[in-house]
Amino acid sequence: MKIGVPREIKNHEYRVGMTPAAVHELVGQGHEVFVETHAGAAIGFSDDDYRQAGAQILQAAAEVFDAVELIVKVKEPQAEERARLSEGQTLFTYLHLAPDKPQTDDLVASGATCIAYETVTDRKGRLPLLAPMSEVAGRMSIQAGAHCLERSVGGRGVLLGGVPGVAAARVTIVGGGVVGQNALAMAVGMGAQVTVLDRDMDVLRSLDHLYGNRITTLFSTAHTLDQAVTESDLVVGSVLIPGASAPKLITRDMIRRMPEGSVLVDVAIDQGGCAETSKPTTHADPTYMVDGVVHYCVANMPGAVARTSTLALNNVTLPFISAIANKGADQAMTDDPHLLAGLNVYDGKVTYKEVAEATGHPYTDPATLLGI
Ligand SMILES: NC(=O)C1=CN([C@@H]2O[C@H](COP(=O)(O)OP(=O)(O)OC[C@H]3O[C@@H](n4cnc5c(N)ncnc54)[C@H](O)[C@@H]3O)[C@@H](O)[C@H]2O)C=CC1
Ligand SMILES: CC(=O)C(=O)O
Ligand SMILES: [Mg+2]
Repeated sequence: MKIGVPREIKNHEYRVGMTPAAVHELVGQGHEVFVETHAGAAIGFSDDDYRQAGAQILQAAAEVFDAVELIVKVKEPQAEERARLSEGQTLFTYLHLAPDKPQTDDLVASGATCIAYETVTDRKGRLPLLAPMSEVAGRMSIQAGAHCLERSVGGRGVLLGGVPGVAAARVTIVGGGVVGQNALAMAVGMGAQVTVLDRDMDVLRSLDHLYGNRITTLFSTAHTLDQAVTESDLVVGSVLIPGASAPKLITRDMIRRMPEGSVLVDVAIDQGGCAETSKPTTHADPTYMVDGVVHYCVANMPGAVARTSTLALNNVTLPFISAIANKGADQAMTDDPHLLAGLNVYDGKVTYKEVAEATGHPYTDPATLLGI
């Protein structure tokens, strides 16, 4: 199969869809890989590295899109990339369609097969292609939050761990999944006083088992959330209902009652954000203020540590890229219900229920479409 890797064009996005090592593996399986020039240059993967791995280097994104059947990216296609997609092509990348109707409309119009990393599942019902980036973003959320708490960026001038004789900062993590657990490990490591809320008692039990009375776990209700958020120096938003727009759990009124200079890092912003006051920002201009609260809502946080993130992402995407290339997308999805769970748009139809509901498109069952 002909596989294309365009250079990412989202603001300050330095990750790349395939490393030279991944290219080497696919070429070894008999496939042709076309990489846009400088696609990995920012993180130390030169065009020569890709050539040595067996790729052909093309000079423009348009050439890559025109040459291939399978496009492997990192971030959701931007408008100019969407315009280049065509019927018969497969797009394999993060999509986050529920809060993004314009993108959904364009992908439907393209006729392409669009498989979203973030809804591919595994045998335990987890999201294996989201997990490594959630690990990165969860860890980053605390360093971003700690920075935002500095007075010069609008924060209240609080050090997460405090010092002897001065209390540590209070950190609330809303959602104890992969982002939440990684944020928790960093926050505890930095000496903060941490509360985690979740609606899944098994999540809370396992965190209690791991950290004991070093942390507080709370079952998430409007009441417990209100109390924890409004008493916090730093809130990390890390809830997820797979594929769906994030629930707006943190209200404008809660934000108003947070201390002046406190911080919200809304990691769930890629699914629309879990605060009423959240809107996506970029690494170029990551924060804004609402009612005295610093909001950090960068939708591609792992792009800042793009080398680590690219390597971590390729570790998990490579087997799926191989399966699609070796069998074709339809057969690969027919053989693997977990890859099929990633199918969001196929042949002009929305095939993921939560995306259809959020964007007003009719839902079509993917298994029926593929004749499974
Ligand atoms: N901004 C960025 O750059 C990145 C954003 N993300 C996003 O972070 C979010 C979280 O991802 P993961 O941790 O991997 O998901 P996850 O599925 O591992 O964890 C989500 C948790 O939220 C909990 N939850 C659901 N409803 C809740 C409620 N009402 N109250 C409290 N908890 C609730 C679930 O029980 C689950 O434990 C996703 O939207 C993901 O796409 C992930 C990576 C990078
Ligand atoms: C998951 C996601 O949105 C990211 O890695 O950028
Ligand atoms: Mg206030």
